[in-house]
Amino acid sequence: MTKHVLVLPGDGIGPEIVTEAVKVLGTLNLDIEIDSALIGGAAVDATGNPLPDETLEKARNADAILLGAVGGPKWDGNAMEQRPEKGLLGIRSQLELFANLRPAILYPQLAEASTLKPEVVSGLDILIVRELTGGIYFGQPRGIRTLDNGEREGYNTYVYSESEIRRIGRQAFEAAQKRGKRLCSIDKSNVLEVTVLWKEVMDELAKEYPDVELSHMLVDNAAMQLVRAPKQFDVMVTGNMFGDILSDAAAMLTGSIGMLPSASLDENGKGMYEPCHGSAPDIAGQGKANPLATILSVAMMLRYSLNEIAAADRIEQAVEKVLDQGLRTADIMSEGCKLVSTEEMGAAVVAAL
Ligand SMILES: NC(=O)c1ccc[n+]([C@@H]2O[C@H](COP(=O)([O-])OP(=O)(O)OC[C@H]3O[C@@H](n4cnc5c(N)ncnc54)[C@H](O)[C@@H]3O)[C@@H](O)[C@H]2O)c1
Ligand SMILES: CC(C)[C@H](C(=O)O)[C@@H](O)C(=O)O
Ligand SMILES: [Mg+2]
Repeated sequence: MTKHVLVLPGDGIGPEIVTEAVKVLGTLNLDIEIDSALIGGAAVDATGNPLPDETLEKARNADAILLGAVGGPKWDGNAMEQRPEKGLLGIRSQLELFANLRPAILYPQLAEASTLKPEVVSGLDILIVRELTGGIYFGQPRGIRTLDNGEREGYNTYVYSESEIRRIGRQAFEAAQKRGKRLCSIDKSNVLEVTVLWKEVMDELAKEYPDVELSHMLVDNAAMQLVRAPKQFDVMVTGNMFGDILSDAAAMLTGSIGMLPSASLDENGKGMYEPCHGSAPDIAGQGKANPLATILSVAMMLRYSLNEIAAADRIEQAVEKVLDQGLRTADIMSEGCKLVSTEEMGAAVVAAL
């Protein structure tokens, strides 16, 4: 049966990297129909809304979604509701894509591109499971208000219900069961009640997964441990904001944020797939962006939502092959390698397939 993939290129480098990822998808000769729609700043410019109804409707009807990136300085002064990022948060929330899987894997060919010493990162393979539709990103009340003394005050609410914690916890325990059977839950339970509850729920869940070893770590220490000795981690589970920050830090261990794919899944495995990085306005339109995070996101899409495991494996092997060939975009360039553009990197993956 034909599967339907909705492509949301977005802003900045989004369209450039998505173009290459779509070429890769098209090379596989699968029964997939591709449609596209507007999101983010591109949608604000065209419709005034970062998540037009038509985009949401198409996303609901698709079997999977591939997103580039949203945002950029052009829209930074917009009111919150008209910021490109609202489109991204809106689609995640509307589709209940609560489970964000961010694997940080160091390809051996990129050992030199990592910011850490080879012995600290060689063989690195960790999975960050980030809660994506709750926490301080979505808590109410929120806003900027004027106090009686005339001073303004900004406020957000960090809130998680037990059921929200439980459903992301289950995803993380199940992921750990399929991997190294170790799960580290990251919190700030020395200060924030919401994460005291987080920790309690993770401990309750641990009883249902006796084959997984659960540990807890405070988020500040976790940030330090990630850059000190990242291989101590197998699966990490954490809330929306901590996961956002820790996954960018983990990205550099793999050489570049341009290498980190992600899957955002709902309860039934429907998903949106996107690189972890943003729209990179500083390099947009210059052919410098690394498309591999987006191409690897396509592999995750084939694996998690489209049940095309062999095709997913093929993409990952093709990426290894182009790295073996010494092809590098600027962000992962090292001595003796060949510098290539976004388009050349995409073409090389297609050729390797
Ligand atoms: N998922 C998303 O759509 C997403 C994620 C993060 C940030 N953003 C948005 O993107 C805009 C820019 O944010 P930022 O600059 O803080 O983060 P960013 O991730 O866009 O860029 C950070 C740095 O990493 C580099 N970089 C990112 N992706 C790269 C790639 N594929 N290849 C090579 N280099 C790459 C950039 O050039 C930049 O120097 C903001 O509007 C932000 O809100 C969107
Ligand atoms: C653009 C922004 C809303 C987004 C987030 O914070 O979730 C991004 O940083 C990400 O990591 O996907
Ligand atoms: Mg982020």
